[in-house]
Amino acid sequence: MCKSEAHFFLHDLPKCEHHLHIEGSLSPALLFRLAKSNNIILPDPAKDDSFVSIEALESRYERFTSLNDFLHYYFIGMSVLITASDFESLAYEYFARAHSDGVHHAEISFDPQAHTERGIAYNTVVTGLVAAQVRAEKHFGLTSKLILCFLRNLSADNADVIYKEAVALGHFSVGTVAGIGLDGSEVGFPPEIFRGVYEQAVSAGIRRTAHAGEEGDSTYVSRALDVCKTERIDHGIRLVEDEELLKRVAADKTLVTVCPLSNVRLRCVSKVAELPIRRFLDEGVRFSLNSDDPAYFSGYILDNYCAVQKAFNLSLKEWGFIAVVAIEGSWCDADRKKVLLQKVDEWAIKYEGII
Ligand SMILES: Nc1ncnc2[nH]cnc12
Ligand SMILES: [Zn+2]
Repeated sequence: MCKSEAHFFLHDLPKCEHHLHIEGSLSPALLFRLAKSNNIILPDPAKDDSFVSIEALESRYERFTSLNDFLHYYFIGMSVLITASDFESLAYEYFARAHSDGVHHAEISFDPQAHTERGIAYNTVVTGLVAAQVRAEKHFGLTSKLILCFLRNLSADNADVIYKEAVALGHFSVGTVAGIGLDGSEVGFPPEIFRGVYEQAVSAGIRRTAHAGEEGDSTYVSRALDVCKTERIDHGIRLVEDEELLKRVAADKTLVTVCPLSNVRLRCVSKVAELPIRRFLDEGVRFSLNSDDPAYFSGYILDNYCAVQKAFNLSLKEWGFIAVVAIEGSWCDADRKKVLLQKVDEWAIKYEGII
């Protein structure tokens, strides 16, 4: 919960989260607990003393120098996840926290290849995540979807293998997995590498997003849209480098999933005020605010909302716009959207004239 009393209306604002890597919600406390119970050997303190304690690890997380520097720790962290129950604990912990921040619907990404590459079966991962989704909906009324992400530093063939496994298990057809995404190191791994798997997803009517324009320039965004036919763009902050593309994204109502605190921690910008939030609002670009890897960037979704309010002092109307487009850009069904939009109307009536 945000520490600023002034932001209570942001806690109450019905929120959707679209850009959250479930492996990035692995808190140092859970990381050490699972390392112990699963007998996982963490890096030798003689080589990297970040793993000597929770405090040391948290302090290392405050000093990421780039996306790749963060990814190094992200992949070590997730090595403690072994059983379906580990994935369930991880995801349930995230859902509980998201609920306490006022999230009503979450679309969470996972990186199956990072698990299959170290011998954990794809279905073990999904079984654990689904169990947590079921419990979260029952306990908190929080609905959720899974997004299967391909790691761009691995080959297109490797992505194809995991895609076909998900198809063979019927995960897309029954809606266990709602769509695909692309993440990991961006620069040097352009979207067109994954054209083949995205073309299959287009033909099968599977939803598509991709990280683009985080560290990579605006051509990563245009290539994700043109080649991979993505319906959303994750991060996308470098969109503003291309005026025409910015106008196209606004006109097409493409949702951009912005992650303010992540962008600061990974040094894509030096402060939240540098993000193109004002520009997006003025141009009518639809965007949602998200936490990306909250355990690594010490900020969950509400912290991100509050950081944006501190930097941009948005109006009730602007926050209402953000909440509405987040719902409309979600991959849940029309009935769920209707319920969520009603909650935003109630929120607007409650806070009219107060903020
Ligand atoms: N911010 C990010 N960018 C790319 N890949 C990621 N995987 C987890 N977080 C990521
Ligand atoms: Zn991300």
